Amino acid sequence: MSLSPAEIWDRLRQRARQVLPEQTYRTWLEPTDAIVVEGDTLMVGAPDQFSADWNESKHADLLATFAPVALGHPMKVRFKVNEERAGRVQMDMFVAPPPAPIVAPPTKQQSRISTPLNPLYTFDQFVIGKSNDVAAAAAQAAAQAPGKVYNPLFIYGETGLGKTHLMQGIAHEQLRRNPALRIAYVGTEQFTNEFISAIQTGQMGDFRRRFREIDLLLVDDVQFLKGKESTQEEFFHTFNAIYEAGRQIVLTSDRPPKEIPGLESRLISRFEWGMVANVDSPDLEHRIAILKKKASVDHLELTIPDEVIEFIAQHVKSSVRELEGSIIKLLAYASFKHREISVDLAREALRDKLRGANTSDFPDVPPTTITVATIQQVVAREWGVTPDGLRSKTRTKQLTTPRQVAMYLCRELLALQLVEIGNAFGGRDHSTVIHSLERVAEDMAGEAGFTERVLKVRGMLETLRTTGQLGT
Ligand SMILES: Nc1ncnc2c1ncn2[C@@H]1O[C@H](COP(=O)(O)OP(=O)(O)OP(=O)(O)O)[C@@H](O)[C@H]1O
Repeated sequence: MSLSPAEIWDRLRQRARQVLPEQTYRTWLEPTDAIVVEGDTLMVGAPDQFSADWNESKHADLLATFAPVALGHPMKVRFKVNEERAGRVQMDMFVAPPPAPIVAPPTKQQSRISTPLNPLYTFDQFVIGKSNDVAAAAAQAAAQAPGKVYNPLFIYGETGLGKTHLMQGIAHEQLRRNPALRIAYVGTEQFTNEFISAIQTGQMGDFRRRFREIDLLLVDDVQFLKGKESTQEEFFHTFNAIYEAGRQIVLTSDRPPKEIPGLESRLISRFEWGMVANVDSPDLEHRIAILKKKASVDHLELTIPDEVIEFIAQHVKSSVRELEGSIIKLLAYASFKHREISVDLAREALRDKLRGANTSDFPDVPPTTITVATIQQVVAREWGVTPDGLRSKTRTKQLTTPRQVAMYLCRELLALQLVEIGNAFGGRDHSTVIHSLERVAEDMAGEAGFTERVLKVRGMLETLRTTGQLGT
């Protein structure tokens, strides 16, 4: 009887569920589906690239170790993005796509433009608070009455506070109303580079058409215009052409127009013609609201408890981007450590980010790098054998069990490749290592006493890594 891909995946995944923490299972493996079996490989679809990569690096080999017992034969597992479900937002909320290139104006054949905007930078994903309410209101007004009320809209503020998000929110809203809209979204450096290359290749005509025959111009980081005289000259004419045609211009910068050094006064005055709006750092309540919004969009409300959200919001104050980065780091850390997300875990995971926070929440203890030798020593001590014994060829039960446990912990804590583990344990081959990992996973699923012992050693090593002290 041959199993369908879905049945195979179910068997492997259920075994993984027995050994992985529930939260890890739910975050990474539950939102996946079997796609197809190709030869000896099961292809599994993840909802986005981040989770595909994460599962591939963290869980694919482990899942394969279950195959001989669960299926009766070996089976490799590979992850890729499930195109059918790619629309679903999972980790993408926290991972910005690569910078978008300029949107080309439509050709005769192309009446609809596919924009390279970040799909997550919409108004409904933007959390409004005291620090950004004026800018958000201006952006919404510019989206509703483009070229009329606030033209240009100039949004300034420090890095990671939502300027690009608001700017793209305008584009999304306008595209929603008119999908045929011609939009150019570009960073100032990219504008400069394209300008230089147009001069070099003698294609200024094309360049001008691309930037002037559009309905909405979005330019990020105009502070980089400073000191670039001919780019400023070209930008001035681009601005005028679009402005005079009654079309909307949106600009962002890290400071207000007047404070951009080396910016021509005619540009300064044009940038101030419409609305200059600031985005500032969010206060505590606003930070909590932003984190909750991101967690809910990403279906992580159950995974990240409220007190953890509050803990992060209290300690990460520099920018919204940093808040998002903290969540990514925490999720990754929890998955790697196979632990539930808690305030204690957040304190450990974010220690580096928060080291400068000068708070008693983060006692300054030196972390230690754990190596294979450390794992061998600690395991050997627990089982009353020697590290040399673990590396030897001897296959008595007294040595085999701790050796398998040490291999398992090398995989779990150091994420070593199978071949690296084999080399570190007396040159054992790949299949012996797989068998060892599988054996430990199985015994952990079935024997409470054994599991407790493995987890105790693991806890000691984790304490050593984060505090520099060997926990007991
Ligand atoms: N008020 C907010 N609500 C929801 N998400 C926000 C908010 N402010 C910022 N973000 C998110 O923070 C991240 C950084 O925002 P963004 O890229 O817009 O910052 P920026 O001010 O343009 O930074 P830079 O100057 O470095 O380009 C984005 O993922 C954005 O979605």
